[in-house]
Amino acid sequence: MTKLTGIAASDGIAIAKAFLVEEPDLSFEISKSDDSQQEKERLATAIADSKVEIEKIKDVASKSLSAEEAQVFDAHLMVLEDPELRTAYEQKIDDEGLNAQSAVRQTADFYIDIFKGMEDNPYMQERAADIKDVTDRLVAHLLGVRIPDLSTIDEEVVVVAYDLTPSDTAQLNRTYVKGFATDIGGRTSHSAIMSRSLEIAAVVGSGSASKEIKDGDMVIVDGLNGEVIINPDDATIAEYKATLDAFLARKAEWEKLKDAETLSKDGKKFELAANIGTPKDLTGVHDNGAEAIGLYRTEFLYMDSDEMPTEDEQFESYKVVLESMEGHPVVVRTMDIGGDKHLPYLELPEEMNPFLGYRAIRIGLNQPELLRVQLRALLRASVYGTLRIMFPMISNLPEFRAAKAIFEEEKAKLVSEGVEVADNIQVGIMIEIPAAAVLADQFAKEVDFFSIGTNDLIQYTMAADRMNEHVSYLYQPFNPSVLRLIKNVIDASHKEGKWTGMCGEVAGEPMAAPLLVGMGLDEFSMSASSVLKIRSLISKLDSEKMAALADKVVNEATTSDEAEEMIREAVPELAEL
Ligand SMILES: C=C(OP(=O)(O)O)C(=O)O
Ligand SMILES: [Mg+2]
Repeated sequence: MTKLTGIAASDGIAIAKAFLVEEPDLSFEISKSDDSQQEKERLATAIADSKVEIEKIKDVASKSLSAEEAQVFDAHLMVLEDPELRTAYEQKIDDEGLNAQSAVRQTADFYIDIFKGMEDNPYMQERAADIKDVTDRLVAHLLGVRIPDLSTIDEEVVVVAYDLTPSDTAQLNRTYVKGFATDIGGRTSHSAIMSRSLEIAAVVGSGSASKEIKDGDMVIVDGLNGEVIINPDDATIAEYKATLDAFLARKAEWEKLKDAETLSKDGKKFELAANIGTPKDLTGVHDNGAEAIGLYRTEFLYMDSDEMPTEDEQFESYKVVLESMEGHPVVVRTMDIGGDKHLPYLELPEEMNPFLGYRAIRIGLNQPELLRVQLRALLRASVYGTLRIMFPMISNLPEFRAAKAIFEEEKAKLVSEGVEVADNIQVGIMIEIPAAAVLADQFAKEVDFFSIGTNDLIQYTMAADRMNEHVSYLYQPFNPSVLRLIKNVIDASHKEGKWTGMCGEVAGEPMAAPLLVGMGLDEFSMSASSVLKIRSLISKLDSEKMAALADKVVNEATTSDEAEEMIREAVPELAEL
């Protein structure tokens, strides 16, 4: 039994067999065979086995992805069964005496090079990616190597990987994937955030899970305490089962507040909202009684697709979300690509510091056609609910003014075309760059609202990469510098009669709730799975007492630890969570 310590990324405890995601080693020497008939038979078997696999993936994917997203697997089947490719493989076997894997690899490389070279034809470039995917699978079969495929998991497992990208995480089926453990990553990396939406236990940044855990090992992922236990003994399993039962009992208590308003003990009202990435997350929003959507990360819509979603496709997704919220506010953030979020079809420059680089609104203002399409789709959808639009990564007022001007232009154009748009759309900004937090008083005169993105605000304030587990100790929500910025933003908005929300992960941290209630944060937006826990906690807090506590912490604490200590002492209820 071995215990690894990492970062608790998503509440819950998973006990299951490990499904190890390893980059398969598909390297081999090109070589010949004396028996071309046998090689052709091996090829035929590999094609048949690959077909069964791709069909299975397609079947699973079609349940969780849109029809269009699942179409990629039809393209794969076509490549797999392409008669021209098959003839080319067989000719290499017959004419050059190559073995099957060598014939497949050489043929594939030939076509991939040609298609990749067609730089002005993105369609053919995509076909190169399809050929690579399909022929890698064929080669894996011919070499007897397993290609791990997250979307085909159909038994209870814990996924173990060096890292999971946001698109890997999107494929996880929560019916079977009970938890995951990764070597790298931080609490606010996007796969960690998604694990909370999926409500599966997760530990990230364990350092070595993927090296120490073998496929099929029994594993406990303790997402409450950030521990991974490999091949636990019976007593340990029993202990963790008991912790899990206690956690589930607390959850059942919180569930009673599903339809309740969020009120502090002395009756002050707060709004508890949820963060979503795609319309698929709406189930979690409703199941957990969120009162609004405080952050719709629309980049996941873009990431889920093989090409830039059209205005109509975007309109449909926004409409679904607005309608499903039945008039409750929906804050939609314009595309926040860059950092750890990439689009296969949008080429971005290689950068030394992607989180400080060409990201979010910087792309939107430099390539305004992308922003315009999105704003038009949003404006058209605005009549289906209460829409609020939010621009990400605003660092100075001219950026906000330029983005707002584009919004006004597109609105005017649609109105002149006779398209109906809502006239009560609030337009606000994320506060995630310290420069904007410091000048919140000036921004507050021009924006309709703020939403504090603590994930980035902390990374930029502390100069600590949110993806890097080596500096995760500097992810300090309670560092007095961060707390002062947050208070400054809330106060500045209130002075101008505006409201402030928080959509970074701190909004769902129990330890932060007393301070945020005390500072008068208007809206808390978090992973849906945290809503009921925070609603329950807020109902036990007195807002006046919390205001005094917040003042004390902001003015007197000199370190993050001191601040946490003051909170723990003043709010014994935290120990019960
Ligand atoms: C909510 C935020 O945005 P994201 O996590 O998508 O960068 C944030 O930075 O806090
Ligand atoms: Mg951010």
